[in-house]
Amino acid sequence: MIKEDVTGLVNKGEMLPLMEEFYTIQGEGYHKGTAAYFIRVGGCDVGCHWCDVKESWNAETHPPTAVDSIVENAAKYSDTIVVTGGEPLTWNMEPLTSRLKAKGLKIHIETSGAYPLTGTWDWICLSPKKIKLPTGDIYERADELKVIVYNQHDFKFAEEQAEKVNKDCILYLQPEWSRRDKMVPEIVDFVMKNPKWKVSLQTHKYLNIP
Ligand SMILES: C[S@@+](CC[C@H](N)C(=O)[O-])C[C@H]1O[C@@H](n2cnc3c(N)ncnc32)[C@H](O)[C@@H]1O
Ligand SMILES: Nc1nc2[nH]cc(C(=O)O)c2c(=O)[nH]1
Ligand code: SF4
Ligand SMILES: [Mg+2]
Repeated sequence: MIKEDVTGLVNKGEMLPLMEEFYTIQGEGYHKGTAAYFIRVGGCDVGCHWCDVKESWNAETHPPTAVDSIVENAAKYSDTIVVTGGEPLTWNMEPLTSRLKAKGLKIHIETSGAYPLTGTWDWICLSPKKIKLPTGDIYERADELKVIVYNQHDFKFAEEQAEKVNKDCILYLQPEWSRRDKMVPEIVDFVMKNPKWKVSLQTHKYLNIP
């Protein structure tokens, strides 16, 4: 296919820069412990300095892949699909999610919310970032809010973000991985004092799975 055609299909969300796909256990948040197939889409310009998948950022380094083939493959593994990245909302998620839905799969997203919400989702995990705040109606639509705690200021940020979400949204604080020894005791203390919050850990990293 010629380059312009590929670009056109990526712009429509009919093709996506696919970084990796893997069947694993959801490690984080409300669905932790549940087997799921992960689709990691490349491309993110948010720039979190502690991001644990910086290799995802440059979309050019990930092959444009037809969503039909992504869906065909995913359906073989699991009835629960987690779309992550990179920042999946960089792209139009409508073609991917409508075809996953047509297969009867449950579709979850991990997103910073930095770009408008596209696609149809059974579960939305919103992990807002100070450097590029969520946009549009995602606060109303989020099922869980997962704030990463790197330092003390992140507790204040978490409370500000919690003011914006819908009343059913489940609130999580997750330690930034490299700072976990320092921040876990602070998170534990905070959650005991503010029990509307829950702790989320990156349990897959303790299990040594993807
Ligand atoms: C890599 S991001 C991809 C999805 C989307 N860009 C986002 O940030 O939500 C997946 C999840 O991992 C979290 N995360 C990334 N790096 C982390 C780290 N070093 N420690 C803890 N959580 C991290 C993000 O906040 C997000 O909830
Ligand atoms: N097992 C596992 N669970 C996860 N939950 C969110 C992840 C992500 O990178 O979006 C992730 C991941 O990378 N692996
Ligand atoms: S928004 Fe997500 S993928 Fe992008 S830099 Fe931050 S954690 Fe990494
Ligand atoms: Mg991860």
